[in-house]
Amino acid sequence: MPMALEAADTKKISNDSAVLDIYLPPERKKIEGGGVPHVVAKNFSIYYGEFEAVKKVNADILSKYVTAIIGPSGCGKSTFLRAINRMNDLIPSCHTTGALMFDGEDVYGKFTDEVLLRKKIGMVFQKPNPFPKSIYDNIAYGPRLHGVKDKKTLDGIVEKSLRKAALWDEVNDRLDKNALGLSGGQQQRLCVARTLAVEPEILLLDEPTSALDPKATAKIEDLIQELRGSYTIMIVTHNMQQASRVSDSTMFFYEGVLVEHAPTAQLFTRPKDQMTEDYITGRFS
Ligand SMILES: Nc1ncnc2c1ncn2[C@@H]1O[C@H](COP(=O)(O)OP(=O)(O)OP(=O)(O)O)[C@@H](O)[C@H]1O
Repeated sequence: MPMALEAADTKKISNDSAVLDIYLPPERKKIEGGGVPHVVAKNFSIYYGEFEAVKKVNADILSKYVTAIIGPSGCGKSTFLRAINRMNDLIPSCHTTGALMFDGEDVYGKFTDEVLLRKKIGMVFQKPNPFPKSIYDNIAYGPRLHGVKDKKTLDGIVEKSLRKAALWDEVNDRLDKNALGLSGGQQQRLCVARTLAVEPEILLLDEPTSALDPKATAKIEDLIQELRGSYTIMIVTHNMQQASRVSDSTMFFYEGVLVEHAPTAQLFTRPKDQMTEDYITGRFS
């Protein structure tokens, strides 16, 4: 259990992996080579027209660790997540101010290549959304789009991605079958595999288990633990138990404001902000 925190310590949490590591519970291994700021928000706001849905967020998302985003409905969790790989660009009224950096580059810079950005920062949505194609073609789709044509290479990518997503053993004898024939949980793992096939650095998971039953949810949570350390993972979830099970740090949003960002073990046991405490203890939802 973490020792009592000085106020000054919490200021360092999002910037200093050593501080994060100190508050990792024993069952969560420190990740060698991880913990450097991978995504950095500086006074970053997101607007729909005049409405400021995400307000001047300052945060560092640490590489190879799992960051959960929690908060009541409509507080800006998905808006913030979708901004990271510019999915919000598809909404004409949406614009941003301040800065969002990925690997030290301005995500919203004039010369940012959005296709390349989305290759490096993949996303999995609330509802599994496989293409109405074979399991194989779902996985091969992204690599083909990025120029991989050789059949052997594609075969290798398909197998590797399905193995990483813990799905290979369940589907290797029916790769040519339509992906829509899989169960919901399998479809969601397929979507993770499809994202992994183009070798991203970051996985954005937007309530990835909200449409799944408890068994399928547990498999996705196990998968997140498997992928932890290889990818920077950000997960939006309404489920606080899930946030505390799978994540290393947690961001709590309220009405577009990032109220608190702290190591998960600390945020759920010793929140700094009264609002965080009220939320995690169920005084409002
Ligand atoms: N396309 C849009 N156009 C206008 N306003 C939007 C749009 N999408 C979201 N909003 C508004 O932005 C705010 C933040 O929404 P967002 O979906 O990011 O919240 P959330 O925390 O993810 O909510 P939930 O938990 O219900 O999914 C809300 O007030 C919402 O109504």
